[in-house]
Amino acid sequence: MSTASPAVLSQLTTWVELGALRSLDLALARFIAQQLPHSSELLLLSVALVSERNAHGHVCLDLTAALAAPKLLLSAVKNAPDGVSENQARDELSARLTNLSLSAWLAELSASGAVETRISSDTSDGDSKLGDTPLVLAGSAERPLLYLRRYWLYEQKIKAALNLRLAVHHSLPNAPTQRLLAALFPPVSATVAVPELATDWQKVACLLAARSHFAIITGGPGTGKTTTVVKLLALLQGLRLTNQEAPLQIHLAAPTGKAAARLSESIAGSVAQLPLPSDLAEPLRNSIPKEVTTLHRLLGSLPNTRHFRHHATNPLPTDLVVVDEASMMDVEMMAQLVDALPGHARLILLGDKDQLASVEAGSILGDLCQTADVAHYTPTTQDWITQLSNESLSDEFIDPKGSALQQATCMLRHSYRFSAHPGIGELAHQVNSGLATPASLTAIFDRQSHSLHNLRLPAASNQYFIDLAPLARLAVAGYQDYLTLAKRPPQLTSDPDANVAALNSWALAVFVAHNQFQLLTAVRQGTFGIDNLNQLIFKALQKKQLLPDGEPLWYSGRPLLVTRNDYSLKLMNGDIGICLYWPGVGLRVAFPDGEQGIRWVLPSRLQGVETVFAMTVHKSQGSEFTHTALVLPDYGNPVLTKELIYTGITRSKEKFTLIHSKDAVLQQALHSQVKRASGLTKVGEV
Ligand SMILES: Nc1ncnc2c1ncn2[C@@H]1O[C@H](COP(=O)(O)OP(=O)(O)OP(=O)(O)O)[C@@H](O)[C@H]1O
Repeated sequence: MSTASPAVLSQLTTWVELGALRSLDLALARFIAQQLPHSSELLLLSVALVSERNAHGHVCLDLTAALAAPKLLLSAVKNAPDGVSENQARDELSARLTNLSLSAWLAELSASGAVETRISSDTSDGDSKLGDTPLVLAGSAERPLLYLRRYWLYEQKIKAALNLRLAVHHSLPNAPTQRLLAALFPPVSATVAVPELATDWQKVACLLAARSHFAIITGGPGTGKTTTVVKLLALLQGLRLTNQEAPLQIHLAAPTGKAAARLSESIAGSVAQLPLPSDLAEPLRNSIPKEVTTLHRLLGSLPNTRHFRHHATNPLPTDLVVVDEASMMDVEMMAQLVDALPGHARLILLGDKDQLASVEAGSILGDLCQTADVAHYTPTTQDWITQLSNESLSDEFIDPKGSALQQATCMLRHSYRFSAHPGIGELAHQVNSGLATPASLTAIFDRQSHSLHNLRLPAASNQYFIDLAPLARLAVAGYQDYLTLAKRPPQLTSDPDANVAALNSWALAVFVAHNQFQLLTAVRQGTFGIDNLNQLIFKALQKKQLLPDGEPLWYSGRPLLVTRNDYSLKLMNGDIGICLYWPGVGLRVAFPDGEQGIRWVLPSRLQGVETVFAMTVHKSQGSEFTHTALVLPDYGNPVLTKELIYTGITRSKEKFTLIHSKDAVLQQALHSQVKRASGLTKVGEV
């Protein structure tokens, strides 16, 4: 292609105007053009595309995939319902890439002073000759990957840290391990009736993670990840105590405050119920931490920078870090975490590999768990498991060529939560399989009608729009109980202590009622976006006299989602609060404090919050509601994927409603999979 001219930059500018590219992507291309005036058009285009891919969660630009399907690039920045703007940009990009061969693209990138070529090599073996070009071309000759250097360095750091840890095996002494395992996993006669429990995967996970310096325990909702990790910690601390060694310094963390609070609650419950050998019970219970912190707090976030207090030269004072909800961890956070871990510290990731990945670039858990379904344990691993636990693994899980990562990964396969509500489990499983169709889902909805419901939105009378009235009715039915309670504050007396207690227990009851229902949506903008749905539901609730008249910003009953961590108020991104009226005093916002108490905040002190009658599926990660309703838009959108639908379904504890109007859109979502480009696939392979 020709030397850089304004042509490509003006085309990129048009794409920004069309909403297909961010200003940032254009700015980066302009910056490179200024720094390297002889940059070719193709190089500048590539820069903008890598940056655009990062915005959509990809760590890099997969050149082969880009040439094979150029129309999958330039996903909308704005959700244009008619899709016109995005399509124009995509058509123009396709035209530019049509006659380009992979070898020509590679040659032009490699010849540029902006790109360092590292195809089929990485620095995880300690190569220190790093360049300083803004871009790095890595991956393999068949699948070259173009990175912004920052992201490539993150991946290198992660690969190096995980490979080092995967090379370490802790030896577990036979007799003490068997004694502790026997106590932690007492025989349960009923389990033999459940076919997938022919193997106790929780026990296998416990053993594999106990010997590994890096391990992953993955599984769907309610498969016992928390239960298992608590038993794992008991096993590890039990072995230390038996050996008269000091207990391990353990830290528990999660990517969001909400997830950390939930894990704290369930860890405390699990530790209390742990079956333990009587001679070790008390010290063992005390040696397991119950407090879970956010990763930002653990690493010590420094105001106004991306850096943390803890890093390679000031590592965390820890022997073991457990990260829950690891599917929400992005590549930058993972790199910062492994950087801050001292070499002797173990790392354990917990999470559901099938959930939506983080909003930021990277899908660490998904990448590392690509083969978790089939396991690939070597015969040596199998023999070791059987020797210590008597658990046998069926042949389908055995592979003599299994990698080190595969020996350190365990997938839990039975949901204890959904045994009482099999419909949700069945639907989630079907969606996850990638084989679901609108018809196959309908069959499940019909069969499991007590827990599953499909609400079809009809066309409005003018035929051009969709009638949202049934959605509004469902939301009113879902929210009316908590709003009715919110309208009934306790009578306040002259006793301030009694008043606080009464207000707190009222707010707790409002939260219990609020947790009964949540409407989830796939998109942020347009008719099915947050603002429009919030407005629609607000008006429907006003009509029922459940909310005050007018257009107040603050009102009793307003449900709020915290969208930014606020450490001074101890509020975390993802926390949910409800605005309530203290009789004779005024409005205050209640937040559960995670310990069955309430923290009250003046509305004027809240900065990053939004109304949450409707919540995006992304924001709902780490939360659960008795009844969840997921609404899909009536137009296709790249965010609609099976992972999104799976995540929406699995937020439900007892009941799930799918709201949609067009089977074609549902079909598109069921067959689209989040495939994020990354180079994090060869971890643990020799
Ligand atoms: N082996 C088991 N036998 C019986 N009940 C179990 C077993 N393992 C877990 N449970 C129960 O199943 C429920 C879910 O367990 P747990 O919270 O550990 O799962 P999880 O995978 O961490 O869930 P989440 O989806 O919240 O991450 C809990 O009530 C727990 O007590």
